[in-house]
Amino acid sequence: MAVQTPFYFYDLELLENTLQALTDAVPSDNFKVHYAIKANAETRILETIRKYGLGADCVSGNEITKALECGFDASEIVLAGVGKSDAELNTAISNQIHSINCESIEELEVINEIAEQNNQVASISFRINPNVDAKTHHKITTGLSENKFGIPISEVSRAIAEIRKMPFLSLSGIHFHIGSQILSMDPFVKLCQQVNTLLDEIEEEGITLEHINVGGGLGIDYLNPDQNPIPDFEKYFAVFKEHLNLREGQTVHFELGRSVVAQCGSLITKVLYVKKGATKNFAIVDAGMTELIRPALYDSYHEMENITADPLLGNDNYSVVGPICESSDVFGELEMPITKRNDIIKIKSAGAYGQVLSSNYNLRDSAVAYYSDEQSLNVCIGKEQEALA
Ligand SMILES: Cc1ncc(COP(=O)(O)O)c(C=O)c1O
Ligand SMILES: N[C@@H](CCCC[NH3+])C(=O)O
Repeated sequence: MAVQTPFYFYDLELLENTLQALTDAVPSDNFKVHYAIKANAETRILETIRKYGLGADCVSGNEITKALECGFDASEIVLAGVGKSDAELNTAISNQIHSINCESIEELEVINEIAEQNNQVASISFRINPNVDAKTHHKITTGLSENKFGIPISEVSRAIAEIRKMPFLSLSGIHFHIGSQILSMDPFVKLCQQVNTLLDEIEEEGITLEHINVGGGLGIDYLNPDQNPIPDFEKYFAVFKEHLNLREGQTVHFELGRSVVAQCGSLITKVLYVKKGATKNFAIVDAGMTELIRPALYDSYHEMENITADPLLGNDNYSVVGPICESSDVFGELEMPITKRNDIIKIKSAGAYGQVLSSNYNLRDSAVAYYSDEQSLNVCIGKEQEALA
């Protein structure tokens, strides 16, 4: 069958290998991983992740509904978000999810009211802004004082005083998330130190928490996706095992997104034109920032490969650009084999924050997905270098 480009291609074998590596690396029963659905909310991806026993970290009412539809148990779903609507809180409370990560003292009052309307006691974690620099791209840093997320660490005592007055809320944990695409373990060590100090303070208030949620953020190797497709989960979990001073019976929660799904997805696109510009060659492809916005939004690097070129023809330099009427619609500049109309380019490491961030700008069609085990896809992109159509 001829497959229309552009499309997302998901390698389910790599996804399963990644999930296996992750589950094997979990050091003890009190470490529980919730998958951050915002990274990729495709049904087949969620169902595969669910098979490995991960919970779900959601940031909207619709993500909660999707998680439930894909088989995640409400008791394994958490909700964060700096601006949850009343309807979203109602979805969380009426489904009795594991915990709502509350991001402000102002929000506590609203959750208390909605819990009362549901005649329930809602389980709350405080999302705390620890003022730890994740040393990642500034647009995906979330744990600095200047960021909008969480309750300032200096306000925690006041938050505790407030929650004590609210009969329909029960404080079960604390939550942090310092940012995304973090490759050095140092910020996570600093986070652990902040958590330990705070645990002492909270204990002095006579409160023992059930869980400490340290968020997600583990990065992937965008530079060498083929050589290094699975992140070092062992090294990551070891940081928390070594540096967190947990109390008896406490559970550590993680909310990993990118590290689970980024490498299993690629964006497959066809070359429409190769144009000689005044200063460079443009390979104009049929995917654009509407399918993958990361390069335009964060100057992100994604490795690209012309999977149909004839390597014997030699190489040239190209700026690979999309058809969208924005100058930032550029996937990158690279040297690749001589490229011609109808060649197929694979844009790698696109499984996280790729398809979910796609848009219909310029009234483009919605991005579609194919999976490595689908009969309809009679070529396995990247494994057999065959033309699609
Ligand atoms: C609250 C929260 N948890 C988890 C994640 C997932 O992060 P990552 O995909 O970097 O693991 C995010 C996104 O950065 C987030 O905002
Ligand atoms: N969308 C970002 C990550 C945001 C993480 C969500 N807080 C990216 O592609 O890198």
